[in-house]
Amino acid sequence: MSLFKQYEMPTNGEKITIENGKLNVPNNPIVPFIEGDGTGPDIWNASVRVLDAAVEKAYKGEKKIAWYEVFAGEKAFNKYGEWLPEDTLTAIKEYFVAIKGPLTTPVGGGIRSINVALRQELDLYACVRPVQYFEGVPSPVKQPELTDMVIFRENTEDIYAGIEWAEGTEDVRKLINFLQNDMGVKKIRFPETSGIGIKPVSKEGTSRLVRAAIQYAIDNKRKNVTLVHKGNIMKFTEGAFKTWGYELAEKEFSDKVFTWAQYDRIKDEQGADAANKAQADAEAAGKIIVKDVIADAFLQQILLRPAEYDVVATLNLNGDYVSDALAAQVGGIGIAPGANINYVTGHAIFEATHGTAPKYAGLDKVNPSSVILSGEMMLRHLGWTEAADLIINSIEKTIASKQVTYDFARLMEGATELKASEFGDALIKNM
Ligand SMILES: NC(=O)C1=CN([C@@H]2O[C@H](COP(=O)(O)OP(=O)(O)OC[C@H]3O[C@@H](n4cnc5c(N)ncnc54)[C@H](OP(=O)(O)O)[C@@H]3O)[C@@H](O)[C@H]2O)C=CC1
Ligand SMILES: O=C(O)CCC(=O)C(=O)O
Ligand SMILES: [Mg+2]
Repeated sequence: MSLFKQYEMPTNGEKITIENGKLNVPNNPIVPFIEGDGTGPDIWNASVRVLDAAVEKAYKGEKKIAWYEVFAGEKAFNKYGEWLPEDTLTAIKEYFVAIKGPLTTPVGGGIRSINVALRQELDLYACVRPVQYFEGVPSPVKQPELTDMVIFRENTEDIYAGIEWAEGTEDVRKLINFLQNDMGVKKIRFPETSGIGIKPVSKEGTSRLVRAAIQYAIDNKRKNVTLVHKGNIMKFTEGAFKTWGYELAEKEFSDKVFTWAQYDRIKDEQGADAANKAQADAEAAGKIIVKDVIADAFLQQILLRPAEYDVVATLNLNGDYVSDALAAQVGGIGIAPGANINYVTGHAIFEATHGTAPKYAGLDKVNPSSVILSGEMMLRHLGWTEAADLIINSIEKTIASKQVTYDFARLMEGATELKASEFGDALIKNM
């Protein structure tokens, strides 16, 4: 019997399964993909060839991904009259690991983000966005190689939960009346003409995100985890994120971390010298330093002292801003990959940091590296590290030979500008 209401079942491949929290990956796993809107099809066409070529080269035909197209966004709407068909969610739940191109979200009205909906519906609570520099990529900073961070952005809460009411509606009037009359709120500056958005941030949501960030730091021998928040202003959401983050770190990783909350307690009780010594001892013992910084200061710190930051754990909106800002330091969102992961259920969707770049749609022009590197993360997640390594090596080699897409070519001397598909060809040739 079919799993799906509208889609045909995949005709090739086997299911990935999960056992004791570990993925069981067959040699021909079914992997659902969403092509994406705007530049999505151009990017996907280049990317899928590169991913297949890396797997073929690494495993000589022994392993091969059985791609299975599922639909979301404009293509889904045109085909099924729905922006996010239930079958797409069913497929990703069933097959565990998926990859997607960017999807359009209108500003100020219309449908809510399908990208955000996918993360919420599948509870993919960690948006993991590594920021690394490839030699030769044009960058606006003097030492781009000092930027080497992995962002863990909370993906299911915060102002992104989509709890908001438009100005002038009956609902917003009801809410404002409730806030003013029942809750004693006196600070809505223009109550007659306000829209209202609500920002839920929970202890559970914070804990699982910070847990994932610290575990990643341990597994990948990183030196520190920074909690980025605006807790001085939003005390019970962003401030609580910081408090709960430190609590989690000390409770669950007591022998592996040293936190700035511990530092402050030692300083209060025994003075600054003792606190500095405790931190130095912890560093010498290879413990991960868990620290925090207020979000606006963080945005200047990443330009001035990027080497001091390693793994970053932050809330949804901060993570969105920080990931594009950090991407710029290493060449832009054209080369910034990502993954949306639930570390408990094993579900994951890999996707670029950038959007649909609509002005370039259909021109075969934009940089496919973000989706290719998201695919590289996916291969590593599947345990296919040899194929993933081939992609990294080939990107390094291709950029070093100055064969790049328009975004890099316009900033490099002596570069050959390639189309998206040609850049894919060059990566395959250089593998
Ligand atoms: N996860 C997702 O699917 C996301 C979807 N979106 C959606 O995408 C749509 C467009 O958003 P917008 O704000 O314009 O942001 P985009 O990321 O789509 O594009 C902004 C600019 O970034 C550069 N850029 C983006 N992608 C690439 C690429 N692959 N290669 C090279 N340069 C690139 C281009 O800069 P330049 O013009 O200077 O060359 C482009 O004009 C919106 O509907 C938005 O909601 C946005 C972000 C994420
Ligand atoms: O969903 C969208 O349209 C934008 C999402 C976004 O900017 C992001 O995930 O980085
Ligand atoms: Mg974004």
